Amino acid sequence: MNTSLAVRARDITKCFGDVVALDGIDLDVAPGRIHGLVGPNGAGKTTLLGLMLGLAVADSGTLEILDRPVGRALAAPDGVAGFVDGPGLYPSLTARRNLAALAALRGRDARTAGIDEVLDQVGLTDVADDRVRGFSLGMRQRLGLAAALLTMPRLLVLDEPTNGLDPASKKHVHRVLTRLASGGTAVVISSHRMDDIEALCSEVSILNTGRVVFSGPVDKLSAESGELDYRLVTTDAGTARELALDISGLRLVDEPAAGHRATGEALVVRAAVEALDELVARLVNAGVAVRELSLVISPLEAAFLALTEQQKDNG
Ligand SMILES: Nc1ncnc2c1ncn2[C@@H]1O[C@H](COP(=O)(O)OP(=O)(O)OP(=O)(O)O)[C@@H](O)[C@H]1O
Repeated sequence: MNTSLAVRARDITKCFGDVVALDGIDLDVAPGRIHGLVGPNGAGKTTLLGLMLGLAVADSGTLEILDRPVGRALAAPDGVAGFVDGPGLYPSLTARRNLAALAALRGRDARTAGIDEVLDQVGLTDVADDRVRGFSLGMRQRLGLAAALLTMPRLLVLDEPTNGLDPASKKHVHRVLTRLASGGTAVVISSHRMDDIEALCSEVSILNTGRVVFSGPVDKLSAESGELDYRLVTTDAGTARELALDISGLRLVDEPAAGHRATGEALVVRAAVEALDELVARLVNAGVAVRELSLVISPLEAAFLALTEQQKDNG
């Protein structure tokens, strides 16, 4: 048995009738890592997270959670907490009473269960005694996270945890998850927000139609992404366009109509970094200033689109 992984999945399959939700999934997540799961709608992310939480069992393959094989029983493995499809909460109870009920279910005394601490960690102290019925989606998400933290998990599994969060709350949640991971907890999250994944995760798995099409460090994905789209604003877009057309390995994307020579307009160029460097050097030589140079989409998003589109093309 492997002793150093929080999640070890091998050749996992899961079908719902004729629908193959997971089709031979391998996944490793080490303790202390924040692992992102991304993929188009229906890729199988929630199904996979549900297996880790013991909400369903795989049809075949092996799943070890915190070094223990997951059996056929529908129960969260010891040391695992989290939620899919939103946290399960009692709307008629206050935030504090929800957490007390959870503590009681686990046989713990509400006075010593650390309820105030987790409410503080997720920034809900001020509304601790308000009924959950009146909570916004973001507040519910944070209370769900507090409930998970209360169990001091060694594996935290969250389906779109930053859904519905405003930017400040999102930062708050990011801090909580990062702190948890630095204490050795493995965190697996799904998200449709690439910026969230990039901000939080050191590693990512891209799922498409129930298969893992990439799994590894986010940096590796960036390094492998090759050509990317850059938005370029210069003091002379016409000259910039002419220079760009002359560089091999660089092309204009959505080139404006011929003869349209505008100053100060943005161009979008697709290039590997070497060709982009060449363009910038030529612009400087020609006396054209670069006012802005930015990625149109991040390397993660580009890889996500490339890998998932590729699969679509291959049928
Ligand atoms: N309980 C179920 N009964 C029938 N089909 C299901 C069930 N759960 C999931 N599926 C199907 O399995 C596939 C994977 O769904 P899943 O919810 O895991 O995808 P997802 O990647 O989480 O999608 P999303 O990004 O939309 O949340 C989909 O085709 C879905 O319709």
